[in-house]
Amino acid sequence: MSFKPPSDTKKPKNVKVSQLCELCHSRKALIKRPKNMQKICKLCFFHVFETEIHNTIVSNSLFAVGEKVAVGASGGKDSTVLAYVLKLLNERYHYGIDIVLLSIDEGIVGYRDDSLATVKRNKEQYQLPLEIVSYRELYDWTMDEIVACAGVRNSCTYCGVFRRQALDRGAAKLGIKHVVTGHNADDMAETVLMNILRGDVARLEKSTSIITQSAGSPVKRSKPFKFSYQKEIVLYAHYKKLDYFSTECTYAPEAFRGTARELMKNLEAVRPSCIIDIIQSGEMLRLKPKKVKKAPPAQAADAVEVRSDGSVLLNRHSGFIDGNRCERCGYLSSNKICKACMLLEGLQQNRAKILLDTDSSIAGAAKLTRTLEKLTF
Ligand SMILES: Nc1ncnc2c1ncn2[C@@H]1O[C@H](COP(=O)(O)OP(=O)(O)OP(=O)(O)O)[C@@H](O)[C@H]1O
Repeated sequence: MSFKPPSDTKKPKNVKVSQLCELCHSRKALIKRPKNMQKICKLCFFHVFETEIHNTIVSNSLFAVGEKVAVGASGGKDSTVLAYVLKLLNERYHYGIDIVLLSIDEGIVGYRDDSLATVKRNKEQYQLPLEIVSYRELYDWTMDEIVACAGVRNSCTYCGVFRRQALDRGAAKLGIKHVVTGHNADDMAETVLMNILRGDVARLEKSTSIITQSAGSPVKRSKPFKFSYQKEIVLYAHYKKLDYFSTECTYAPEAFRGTARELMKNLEAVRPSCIIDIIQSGEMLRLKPKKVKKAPPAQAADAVEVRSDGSVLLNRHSGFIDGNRCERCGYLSSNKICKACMLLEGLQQNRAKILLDTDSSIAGAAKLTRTLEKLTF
């Protein structure tokens, strides 16, 4: 689809030709596009940004008429812009989808409570229904409690696994089979780089997919911002004066992702197109077909293994069963016990360990701190 600059009859006076928008050649350029350094006006920026997202949606057939779609709404810039643009494009191009905001309350005081207040305002501003699902109601733990028990080091692992499942469960509760998230081109390029740097070929193959669906889950995920640059999303939110929450999560970001992010930013500074180039390189990589593994001996079937991320693998040879239900929580899982329940089992064991140890000579917070320091995950 070719780009048509929005028409405007007013031409600015006293503006040199070199200062005019490179797309419409009639208004003054205000923005240097981070994606290609083109100097354009505000109206052309809005139009080109929205049109690229529309083209991504159409060329990947992301939506079907009559489909109910949940926007994973965190209150941050990406998902706020996503909710706004999706509503606008749905009306402009008649996608015929029903949009709902779906928020997960991880239970992080001073962070998620404030960002959820933003989503509640967005609900009114965009006139979209909102559903909030909390870790407390699903898992009986909040992220603050998890960090107090397991430390901050693995917090992203817990949060990632629980949030993925919570979004699925929230969508299922609403009868929705499609969740869109605000993951953007920078996030995707960063993930490709990270997987290359740590040789994680299994994840590398999936990291550039615009649509993903876990085995056993009825809910698919998609990323309409696959080709949208982080800097352009921020510019769009700024010029459209959108109401979003901009504080970073209280708990440290995943260390290695932080390193990959830094590397990406440095590369982008030298060559802005490298974000798209890395995504395209990731798409071209094809893996060799996997070898089929032999079945393990029967006596090893009930072994319990505590993994480095704190989860407990209750039955390491449980097999991969599609459309199966988790034996613990009953939610759909491709394994006998879902990943969230494995992590919960590890947390329960450590909570029990802390409670058992509280009788001895050292008392109070110091005792708890020592116990926490001794725990290994
Ligand atoms: N608590 C949440 N509730 C609902 N969806 C979420 C939540 N946290 C993250 N998401 C979804 O996952 C996407 C990626 O989240 P992540 O925290 O990795 O990135 P982000 O760049 O900070 O996103 P955002 O700016 O939207 O907060 C978000 O854009 C959003 O769609």
